[in-house]
Amino acid sequence: MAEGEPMLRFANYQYQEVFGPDGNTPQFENITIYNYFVWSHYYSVSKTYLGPGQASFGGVDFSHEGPGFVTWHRFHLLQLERDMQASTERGGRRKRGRRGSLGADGGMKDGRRKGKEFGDLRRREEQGGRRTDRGERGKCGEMDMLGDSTFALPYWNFAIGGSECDICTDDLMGARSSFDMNSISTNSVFSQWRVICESVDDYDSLGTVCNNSETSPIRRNPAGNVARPAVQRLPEPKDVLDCLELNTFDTPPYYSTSSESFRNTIEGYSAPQGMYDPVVRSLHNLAHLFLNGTGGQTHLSPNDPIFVLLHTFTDAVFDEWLRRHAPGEIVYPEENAPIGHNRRSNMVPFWPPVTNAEMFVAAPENLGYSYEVQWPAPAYTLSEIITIAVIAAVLVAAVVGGVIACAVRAHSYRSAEALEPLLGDTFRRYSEDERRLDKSQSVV
Ligand SMILES: O=C(O)c1cc2cc(O)c(O)cc2[nH]1
Repeated sequence: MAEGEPMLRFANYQYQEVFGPDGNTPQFENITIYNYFVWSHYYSVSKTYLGPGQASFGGVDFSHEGPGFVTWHRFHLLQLERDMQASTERGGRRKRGRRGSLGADGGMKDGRRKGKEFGDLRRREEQGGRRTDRGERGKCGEMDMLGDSTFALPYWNFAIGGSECDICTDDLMGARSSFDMNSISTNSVFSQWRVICESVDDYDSLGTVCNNSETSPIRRNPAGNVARPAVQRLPEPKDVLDCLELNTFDTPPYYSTSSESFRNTIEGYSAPQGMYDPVVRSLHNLAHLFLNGTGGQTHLSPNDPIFVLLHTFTDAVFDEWLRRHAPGEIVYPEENAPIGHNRRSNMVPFWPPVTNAEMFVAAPENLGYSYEVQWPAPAYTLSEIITIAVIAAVLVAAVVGGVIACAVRAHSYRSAEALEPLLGDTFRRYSEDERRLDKSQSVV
């Protein structure tokens, strides 16, 4: 890349126009790091335009409803994290990042600090960015972001049950506005965080591609979907534990209808114990729908930065599953998964190409980051409960038996003591008789 060219660019055109009017001038635009993050998710789920007068084809989703759900979102986050770490210093060794909690479940201090930096992301970009001096910023390799290769994205443990979004406060991801249930409070840095890729109907019907224009502020109304009570609550801690116990990574048809699939369960189309049920939404999907706004619509959801934290936690569960089950890439389907979701498929639209298999590895050993998560203590199985109950019953019986034995012994001891004065009298009488006898003998 020549000096002066922007670091991050995205294609704003359909295939036919992407090489420009002369067929030799690729049509790219500059974009901020965060908007690129939003755009790549939008692109991965967007329908394929089939031409005027034809309905766009919506049967392809490169990032959801297939085994690639976990690997695609893992790379999506990793790319954001690396872009945020960037500095003008070249050639520095990448250090390990620890992804800490932003919520109330521990690791708070670390996560909060990182969250603040995270909240500064778009502002920092804008200060040195294209809106103020268009074309000046972004020489290749000169993208000065945090300049900290240890920076790690925080996570939000959304599996806390209840109907409170614990990180929706003004010092974290933004409280609810007092004036509008669906907006973020003006005291939050996110209150005027604007959405791109909102005109989804135009993209589908007119064949335009999301062009990076920012429109309305993000909307969020946690637990506010009164028409759908089932998504007014967050997942429970036990849901995560149940999901982690599933042994099989994915099952045919490797889709949102898969049963007994870890992937479909963490994605949230199955009950947490693994059974597919068309009306169920759990874990990741439930957390999205709970947010009830920008973060609940697939083509828009990363516009709400809470998306990042929801997905780091989803990725933490995936990493814990990899650690517990140590599966090897062999369990990742090689074929018969939806397009883009097979083991060796490149994940769309990332460039340079990266395959699903490359992200199907334990993060601490292979990808340079790890999670600080306190997983809830595992629940006992029925047979464990029965064993514990039997042992407890035997112990109780032994203790009760022991107590009864002691009581009986004490009782017989007391009874014996009660007899003792009689014996004492007898003994006294005999000894007095003996003494009297002795005296009479001595007189004699
Ligand atoms: O309806 C769902 O299950 C649903 C909504 C939603 C939004 C989103 O951004 C996702 O990534 C997934 C998702 N699922």
